[in-house]
Amino acid sequence: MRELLGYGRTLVVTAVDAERDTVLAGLGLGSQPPDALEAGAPVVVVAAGVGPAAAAAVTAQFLTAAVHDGTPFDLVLSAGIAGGFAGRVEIGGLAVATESIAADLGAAGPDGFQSVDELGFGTARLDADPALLRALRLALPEAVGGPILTVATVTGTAAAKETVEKRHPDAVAEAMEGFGVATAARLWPATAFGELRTISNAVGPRDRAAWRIPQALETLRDAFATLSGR
Ligand SMILES: O=C(O)c1cccc(C(=O)CC[C@H]2O[C@@H](n3cnc4c(=O)[nH]cnc43)[C@H](O)[C@@H]2O)c1
Repeated sequence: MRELLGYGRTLVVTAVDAERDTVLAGLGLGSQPPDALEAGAPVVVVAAGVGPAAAAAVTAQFLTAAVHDGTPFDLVLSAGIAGGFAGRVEIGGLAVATESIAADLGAAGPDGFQSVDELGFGTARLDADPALLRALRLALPEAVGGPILTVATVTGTAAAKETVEKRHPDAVAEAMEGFGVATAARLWPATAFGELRTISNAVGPRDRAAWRIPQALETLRDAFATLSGR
């Protein structure tokens, strides 16, 4: 297995097994030995679970274990399927995050929503590593770049979508893990962070039957095949 984009060692964090297996297929790996982390495999792909908390916990565990083993990760990617904002990225399309934003991290009150930034409690926005972002956009020119939102609850009504779009007019997609992975990556400043998503559905009124998961997974597989130079 070759390095990804010239980075020495890479951790790819997905939410569910289907996404992990798709990334592995794109990399030309049918499966991964259970000791891939400890054995120092150049690319490790893990399904951490759905949501920012699981993503942060598992990413921190893997990054820390690798440092203690003397084989730290140089790159960590949050990857998987996502909802796309209509008109910005199409179903089956590819999105790359310029930043990952915890869109529902804050306080709701009579005057509306305030992010943790506005409340003075830190930040809900974490940038992708600039050099990594350049490399991703060069390797995947078809990818739409912009902020990707992380939510703990999928946006599932027209009213909620309108609210989110007003708050984040330039967001291209919404998923549930990127900000969690980025938060863990910040613990290890030498590890570059990025988020890559393929679009299974449009953000808006929830209609699970309309999700085009196979199409999104195909794009995810192709993106990782490209990144691995296959
Ligand atoms: O049922 C399947 O075969 C299957 C295969 C791959 C992935 C799934 C998921 O349900 C993944 C959940 C994952 O998807 C992200 N996601 C997708 N669309 C949205 C959205 O509109 N808003 C927020 N998140 C979305 C999210 O990151 C979840 O973790 C099923």
